[in-house]
Amino acid sequence: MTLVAGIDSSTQSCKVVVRDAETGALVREGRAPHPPGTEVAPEHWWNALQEAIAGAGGLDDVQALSIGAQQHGMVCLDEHGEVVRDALLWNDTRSARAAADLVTELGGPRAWAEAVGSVPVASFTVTKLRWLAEHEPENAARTAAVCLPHDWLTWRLAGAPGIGAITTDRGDASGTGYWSPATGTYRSDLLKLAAGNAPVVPRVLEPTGQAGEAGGVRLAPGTGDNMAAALGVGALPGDVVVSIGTSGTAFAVAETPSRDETGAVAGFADATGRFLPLVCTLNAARVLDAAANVLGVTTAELSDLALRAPAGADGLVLVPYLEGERTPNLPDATGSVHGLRLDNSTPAHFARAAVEGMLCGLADALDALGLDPARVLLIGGGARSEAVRRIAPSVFGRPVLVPQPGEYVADGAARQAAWLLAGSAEPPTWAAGTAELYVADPVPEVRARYAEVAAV
Ligand SMILES: Nc1ncnc2c1ncn2[C@@H]1O[C@H](COP(=O)(O)OP(=O)(O)O)[C@@H](O)[C@H]1O
Ligand SMILES: O=C(CO)[C@@H](O)[C@H](O)COP(=O)(O)O
Repeated sequence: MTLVAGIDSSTQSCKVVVRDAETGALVREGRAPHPPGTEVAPEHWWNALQEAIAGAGGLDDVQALSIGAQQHGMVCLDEHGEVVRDALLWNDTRSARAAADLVTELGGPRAWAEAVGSVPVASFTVTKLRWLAEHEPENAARTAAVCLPHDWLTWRLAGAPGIGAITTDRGDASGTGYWSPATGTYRSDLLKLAAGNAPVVPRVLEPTGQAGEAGGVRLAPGTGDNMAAALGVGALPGDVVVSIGTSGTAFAVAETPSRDETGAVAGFADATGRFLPLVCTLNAARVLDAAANVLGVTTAELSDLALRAPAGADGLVLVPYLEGERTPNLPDATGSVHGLRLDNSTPAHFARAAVEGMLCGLADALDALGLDPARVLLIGGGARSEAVRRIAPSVFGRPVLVPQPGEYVADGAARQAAWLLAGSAEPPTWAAGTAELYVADPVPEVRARYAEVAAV
């Protein structure tokens, strides 16, 4: 049996799956946590990766591997390849002002959408580089190369062979704000606009390119975690995938590049040579964690409580901007609770309001894509919640297909590694797992009430 490994180095943890390259059957897996915070020393990702690989029984019998990782994070390296400062992650909002300035300087949102398919907000690497130039000029001056989490981890696995050897892929490059999915080229003018100079950026590999080798294991290009999830879940044109991880995302596989000058839809590339229009919220699974924490219950108990309260929680609404928000672009917003009365002051009502509030943000994301999807697939840690699975169709106003719980980012990376071995035109076909369809009557009042209070 030929084995491949897929890695998901996401915000909260690192997961490794080892799969049969031909059938996709799961052979073994491992995981390790990442530290909290929006600013993280990349060495922690490296250590978590080693721990997760060890937990998955090592890589001695693996032929190829690939890394899917959280998008956008700014990893700055000096001329010797040493990390200059802790990485600023996708959910770090300190560069919101820099984002607004950059949008103005290029001539407005339309100019950015035309240049790189996306209007940058604080998540995008390009805005973090501007923040660095303005606030830490010494670190900016030491930055000889800038790359993303998956680029850095892949390069470390290859033995860190000099900053000129760093590679990336189309999917992750499309989240920088200085690479155009439509033309497949860097916009070094935008890199320079943001950073004031032009640090080395990774070479962008084709979907089946090889990033190097680690002890005899071939390294596939890797990609951003959402692009890997699209591959892992086997998303087809016409599907929308909604992922409830640390971030909430709604995305679709597309044949042509997109550009949305409202800034809601990021016009990303995918890991197969196609495109991945995507809407991202900052507040998803951790809204449930926070609500469970407030109530002093587990996430399973939170789910039970939420299902005990009526739809709409008798007027109680939770607006979940606990980390600020990216879509809508409200980096300084905070969460809020509306409509609290004696009769809805119960743990069940609060739990329901938390689930509904988080899902309303995702319903807006889904709508912003402007598609009428054939299927909506729900994945990510938050989709393990029964309350989320049962309430989602009523908030989204359409049935929701929930693939069996799994590590779809790591699975997609594993499929990418198998693709490298196969050298075929399209990724190898792996048997789809089972999925359960959740259907519920739409309750539009829930979103209407949310829209009223979220806009205040
Ligand atoms: N049964 C569950 N109910 C609600 N939330 C859950 C459940 N299982 C996991 N989660 C949450 O999912 C999140 C992790 O999801 P994951 O997709 O792995 O995130 P990421 O990829 O961003 O690290 C955590 O916040 C965790 O608490
Ligand atoms: O910024 C985005 C997408 O643009 C996020 O989706 C990150 O890629 C983090 O993903 P998770 O850790 O939540 O999976």
